[in-house]
Amino acid sequence: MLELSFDGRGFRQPVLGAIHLRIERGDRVCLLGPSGVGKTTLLNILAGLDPVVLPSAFTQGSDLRVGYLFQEPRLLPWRTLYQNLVLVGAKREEAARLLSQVGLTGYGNHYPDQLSLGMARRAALARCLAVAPDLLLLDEPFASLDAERAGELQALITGLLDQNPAMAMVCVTHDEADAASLAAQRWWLEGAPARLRVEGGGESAGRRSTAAGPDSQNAGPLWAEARGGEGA
Ligand SMILES: Nc1ncnc2c1ncn2[C@@H]1O[C@H](COP(=O)(O)OP(=O)(O)OP(=O)(O)O)[C@@H](O)[C@H]1O
Repeated sequence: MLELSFDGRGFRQPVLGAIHLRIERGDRVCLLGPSGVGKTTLLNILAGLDPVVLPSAFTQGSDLRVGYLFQEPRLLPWRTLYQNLVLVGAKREEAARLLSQVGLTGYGNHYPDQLSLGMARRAALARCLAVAPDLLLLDEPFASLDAERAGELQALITGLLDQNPAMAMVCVTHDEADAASLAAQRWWLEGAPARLRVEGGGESAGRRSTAAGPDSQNAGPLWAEARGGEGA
């Protein structure tokens, strides 16, 4: 579904090293790594938002529909929730259905600053779903929520993933328990510049993705298995 290769990404210093990765339909991946290693940078690249990593880096999937739940909800504060959803293409009835799907029935005429952080994040999730994404990107969706709200959001996301089996997901988290409950696969970003290491998943999980730098010794077993399966 998506295949991406680039030689690296830095700002003042190199952040990401050379990365090659592939995502298939229905893949569920959690992206882990220390603070500042480059997780959000990689999500931005996957979303096609990075001005340095050009569309030509995508050998496959540059035209996918992407839903991106940013760390901050980034709803337009001068628009109601309905208007925020309509702005990305939802019809009014569809917007109401999406809000109800994320537990915000009756909040369509509210403005984002009338919501708690957890509610705003759910509204932003509804906006992601409004584009019927092929790929859902989640950047630390449970950060700054209390345990109860985080648990609710996790259950909501798990339900949405179950309802949309073809939708792929990459979720940044610092929490291994979240990773275990959401995704069959883990991608670890490590080092400076960071390299991607894959752990878990594979065909046995019914979903597959691969990731590695040019030196495949840095890669986990899945990469070796997937390459072997392709006759590489
Ligand atoms: N637009 C930018 N301009 C300058 N430096 C940036 C920019 N975006 C990211 N960086 C730097 O790149 C590095 C990686 O940042 P990134 O946000 O991708 O890390 P992260 O792994 O998502 O961190 P965290 O877990 O703390 O959110 C950091 O050192 C950050 O300061």
